[in-house]
Amino acid sequence: MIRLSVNINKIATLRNARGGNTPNVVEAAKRLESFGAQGITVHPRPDERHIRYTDVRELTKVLTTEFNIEGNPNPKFIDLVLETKPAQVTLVPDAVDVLTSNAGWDTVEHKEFLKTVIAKFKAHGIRTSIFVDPDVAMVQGAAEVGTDRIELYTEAYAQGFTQNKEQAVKPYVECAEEAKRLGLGINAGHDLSLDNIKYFAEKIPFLDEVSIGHALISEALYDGLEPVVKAYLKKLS
Ligand SMILES: CC(=O)[C@@H](O)[C@H](O)COP(=O)(O)O
Ligand SMILES: NCC(=O)COP(=O)(O)O
Repeated sequence: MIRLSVNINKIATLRNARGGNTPNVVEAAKRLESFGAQGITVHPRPDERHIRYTDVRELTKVLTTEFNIEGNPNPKFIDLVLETKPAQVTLVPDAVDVLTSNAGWDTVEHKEFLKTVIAKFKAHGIRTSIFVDPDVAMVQGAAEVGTDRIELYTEAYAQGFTQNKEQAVKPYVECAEEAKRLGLGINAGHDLSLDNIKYFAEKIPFLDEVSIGHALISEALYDGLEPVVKAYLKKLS
């Protein structure tokens, strides 16, 4: 079974647009869990433009499913993860000013750094995952730094899917096969959606987990607009 972890960054983005606490990210996370989500993912960024460090602390107190914290392991992030002890930490090499994640780790160039950080998290019982491009050498490098899992960065798959899905998924299947051979767990995420997820899961059925946020929250808006508009009309009739 491939587990679904819902990334709630976008719920925080909406909340932050008004300055209050609507929508409430803790309430949304609890509802997602009650609807069957098997995990909650957050990606606090240094500018806290969506998920804030305080959200992470509040979520830790109430979540009953797998909590996955993603981010660039700068000292502040490392302290937050060690304090909140999620089930999983996913290391993403984000520059501070990026709009969203746009690259995986160079696991060869950053080998010593990754080894140190991963050992630190693992010593505290936190499962580790490293965000990587679909490049076999990067998967092999990930195995060498001692991570438990990799997360395949799926933006290129999502972009290629509409043109040529066989070609788009091919490097991911190769990397997943290599990761499996090396004994790594395999997660995937970024721009996965209701349109492209089924084919990806069929081609890599031994995936452990996908984390999905942007498309899932957008799809929830489309699907939720009808009942909510009808509820308002009923109140006004
Ligand atoms: C690592 C990854 O692909 C996701 O965490 C994605 O970057 C979401 O982050 P934003 O919500 O900030 O776009
Ligand atoms: N790790 C990927 C993630 O959490 C969600 O990415 P996206 O669905 O918001 O692109």
